Amino acid sequence: MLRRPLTSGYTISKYNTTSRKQHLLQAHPLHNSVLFNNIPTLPPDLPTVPLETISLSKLLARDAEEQARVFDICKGRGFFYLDLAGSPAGETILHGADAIARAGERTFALPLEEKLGYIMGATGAPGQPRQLFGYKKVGATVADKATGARDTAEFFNVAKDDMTAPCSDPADMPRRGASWPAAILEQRELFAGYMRAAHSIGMLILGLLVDKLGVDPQEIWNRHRLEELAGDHVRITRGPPRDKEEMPEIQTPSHCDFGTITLLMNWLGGLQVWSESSRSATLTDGQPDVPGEWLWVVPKPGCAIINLGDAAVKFTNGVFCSGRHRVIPAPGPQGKFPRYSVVYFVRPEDNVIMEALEGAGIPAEKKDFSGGEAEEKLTACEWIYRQALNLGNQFPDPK
Ligand SMILES: O=C(O)CCC(=O)C(=O)O
Ligand SMILES: [Fe+2]
Repeated sequence: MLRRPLTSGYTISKYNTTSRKQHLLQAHPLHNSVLFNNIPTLPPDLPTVPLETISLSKLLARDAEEQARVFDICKGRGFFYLDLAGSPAGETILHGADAIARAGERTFALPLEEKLGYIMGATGAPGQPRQLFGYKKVGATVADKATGARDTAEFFNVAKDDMTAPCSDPADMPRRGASWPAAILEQRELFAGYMRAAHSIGMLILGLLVDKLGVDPQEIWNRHRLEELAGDHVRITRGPPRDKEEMPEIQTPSHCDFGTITLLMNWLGGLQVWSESSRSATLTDGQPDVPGEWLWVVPKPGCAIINLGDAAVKFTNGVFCSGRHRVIPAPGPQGKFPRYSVVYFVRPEDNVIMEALEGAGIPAEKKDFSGGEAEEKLTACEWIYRQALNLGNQFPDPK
């Protein structure tokens, strides 16, 4: 049975028009899926963050007032809702996120042994930075150094390069040396369309942001060409239902995203942002570097959540901010459901040198975002790998 998702009036049957896809979806009935059922409301007394809502349609129409609002937000917290209504790219995200979450649901339902066959970071040459694609099992990272508690969510990172590569035979496809589960491969067109839309939205926002700093938007677009190899991926995350009401049970530990800009779709509460902007792009202990408190981000129907990552801080020498955030299960009745999110991470191309752009609005003096170490000129590939190691990720020996 195909049910109506929460984010819009779209149904799966409208999105997937071919009978073959219909058959595939029906062959894998989804049980206990919260995505397509009525979601209970969050408790009313939670400390929430009042994020602003920006209209994608207005940004596409180059609305000056809307552009100015995005600029101000990105100099501050670096997090906002993006209303996706009224444009093809926005509709692709709104509709595609539900279908991608379903592909994730089928993937996570595989036996653990099979999922470990796709383990994240297993591909790559010895001594070279690993590609962060594939499966991360529950508990792979320490979420709380004081107690040793581990993270409780699993996720699957699906590489943009493999899904959007111009070839139809999956055997020609793995530009990234990774292989993909059937539930993902069968939906390659869905992933490709979603990735192109998310990437284009990222480019629209980054272009207008750097333009306001006196940088030709082409400078940022040339560092993020869709057809070039990059760490871009869709991440599908599944967090389990809350076990104990009084425990935080960290699904995704405190972090700032590594890349340039992130487009996030989620359905249940659980995401929290640190109340104060964090100015440090790289934190070795992964904890907030300014006093504050965790505030809940309430999912807003019809909207994505956009946030900047550390690469945007680096490119602008600290003018823009990457917001610190984490995920714990929602309190109250929402916490009884598994929690899914679908994220697109825009990352600089692998070979881009991570250094500040030049522009009237970008301070020229060198700033050290690496916690006191001498500033090295690293490629994006190496830089992101180091960020991942700093967050406590461990990787298996390369295959
Ligand atoms: O699941 C969410 O809502 C956020 C996930 C996240 O922050 C991440 O994967 O980087
Ligand atoms: Fe994140």
